Amino acid sequence: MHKSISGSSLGPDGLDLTQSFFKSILNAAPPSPTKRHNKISVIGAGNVGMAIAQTILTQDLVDELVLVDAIPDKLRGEMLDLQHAAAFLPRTKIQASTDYSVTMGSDLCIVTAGARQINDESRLNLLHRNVNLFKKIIPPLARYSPHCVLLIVSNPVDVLTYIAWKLSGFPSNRVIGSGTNLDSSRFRFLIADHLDVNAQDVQAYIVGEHGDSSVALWSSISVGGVPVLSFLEKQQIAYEKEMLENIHKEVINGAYEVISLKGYTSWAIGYSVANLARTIMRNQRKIHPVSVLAKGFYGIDGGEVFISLPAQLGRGGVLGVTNIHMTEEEMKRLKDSATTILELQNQLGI
Ligand SMILES: NC(=O)C1=CN([C@@H]2O[C@H](COP(=O)(O)OP(=O)(O)OC[C@H]3O[C@@H](n4cnc5c(N)ncnc54)[C@H](O)[C@@H]3O)[C@@H](O)[C@H]2O)C=CC1
Ligand SMILES: CC(=O)C(=O)O
Repeated sequence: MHKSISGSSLGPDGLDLTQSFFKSILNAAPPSPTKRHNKISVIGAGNVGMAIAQTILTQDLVDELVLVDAIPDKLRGEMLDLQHAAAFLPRTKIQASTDYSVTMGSDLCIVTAGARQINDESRLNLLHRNVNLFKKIIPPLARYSPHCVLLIVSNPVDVLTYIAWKLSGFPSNRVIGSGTNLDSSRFRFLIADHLDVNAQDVQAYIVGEHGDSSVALWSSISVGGVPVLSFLEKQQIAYEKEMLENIHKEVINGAYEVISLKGYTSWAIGYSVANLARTIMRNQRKIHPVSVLAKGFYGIDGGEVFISLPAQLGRGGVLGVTNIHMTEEEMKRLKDSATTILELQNQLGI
């Protein structure tokens, strides 16, 4: 007996032992032709890809989870390690290959492959290395899963989402960057910590670039339906603009701090992306701050740029962009953030 790369058991004549073992049951009850086979592929089995994969597995989201990486031994090791947890997880077929044909028919392809930051390096510094990688990754993904939603995580995520859109030829609603879904979670954690409430009760968005020029939408923050700024005023709790700026700075520095301490970030992005995958696969129509084609929204009209805005997501990808209230200053910062990304994009000449 030997194992295929996906780990299923083959007999000496290449007979699939699983098939013959269950023959009578399969004959008695053929699977319903209408049953949908849900499939997610994760490209890049590094720190981030594996955190996403393991969080997705715990959520019972898919029938099949596929891993793709360029390093065969590491890839097979990661696949086996996850398969060995089968007794504790919802049933999911886990496959892995360096060949993109394994991703065929995916509903959602999540791209995490690529270089990551070292110490104080900016995300934007990774651009040229990761653009070259995307030229190899996106075309086969689009070919094997022409109807999938592409969810980009590799950095700099906003520009790479634009590149993925161009390389895939997909409509813009099916190309999304994980964007500031993670920054907004860091923001909600810090606000919750300050007010001693549950982060899930904090509605707060960071928009714009996933990175140094991100914008905190203070004017629309609410906790349990109570607008935070007017709540603080009513309680006669003095707050300084500087204090708010400091919380935002903590959000921006969050990734740098974790990277300087443990070398990379993984758990929060794993939960953040699995949360997006859940909304998309279950067609939940929830609103997430993610990187979308922003041209035409909030006065952003200087070119085709992907930056994070609160967007409603579902099975078809982006269903709409919400009309959230912004002050003039917030709007100006958002436009400046879009300009930062556009200038970088223009240097690429794509
Ligand atoms: N958008 C976000 O919020 C976040 C983005 N990231 C980004 O995610 C990316 C991955 O980070 P880590 O997982 O920590 O890095 P890592 O170095 O642990 O993993 C990268 C993986 O990509 C693989 N890879 C390289 N070339 C490939 C190719 N042609 N095809 C398939 N796989 C290939 C490598 O073999 C490696 O396993 C980085 O760009 C990082 O900056 C990280 C955290 C948060
Ligand atoms: C690395 C990165 O982009 C983050 O953790 O926010």
